[in-house]
Amino acid sequence: MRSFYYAFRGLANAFGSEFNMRIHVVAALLVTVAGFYFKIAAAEWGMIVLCICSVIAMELINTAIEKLCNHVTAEQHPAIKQIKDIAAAAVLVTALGSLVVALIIFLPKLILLF
Ligand SMILES: Nc1ncnc2c1ncn2[C@@H]1O[C@H](COP(=O)(O)OP(=O)(O)OP(=O)(O)O)[C@@H](O)[C@H]1O
Repeated sequence: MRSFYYAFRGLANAFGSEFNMRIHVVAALLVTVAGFYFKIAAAEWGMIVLCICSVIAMELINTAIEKLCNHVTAEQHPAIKQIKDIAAAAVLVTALGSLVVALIIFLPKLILLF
């Protein structure tokens, strides 16, 4: 039970301190509203939920790695740069994959509107 408390505290901490996390949440809310508006199918909801959770989970891991790096050293170091850039790339890959999924689901429905 306590580990749930610690995990939720970590979630609140990341949401409170990370600007990128707020962008992900806004994007997730917009996609959810679009999902209800277009009455997407259960399988499509499944893909959307998986994408939203993957991006937020990846951003949480990226935030944890960034904080660990900053704790290890305040100095500039090529290894820290490489580690931070690779962790950021993981978020980028997940976000781009999610964008493709959103386009596959919503683009045909959007085209039908016009
Ligand atoms: N200690 C460091 N040594 C070398 N490069 C770093 C270091 N910290 C960040 N960088 C690099 O600087 C660039 C900008 O990083 P970022 O936008 O994350 O800002 P930051 O201030 O360094 O990070 P933070 O979000 O932890 O404040 C990235 O390429 C990152 O890898």
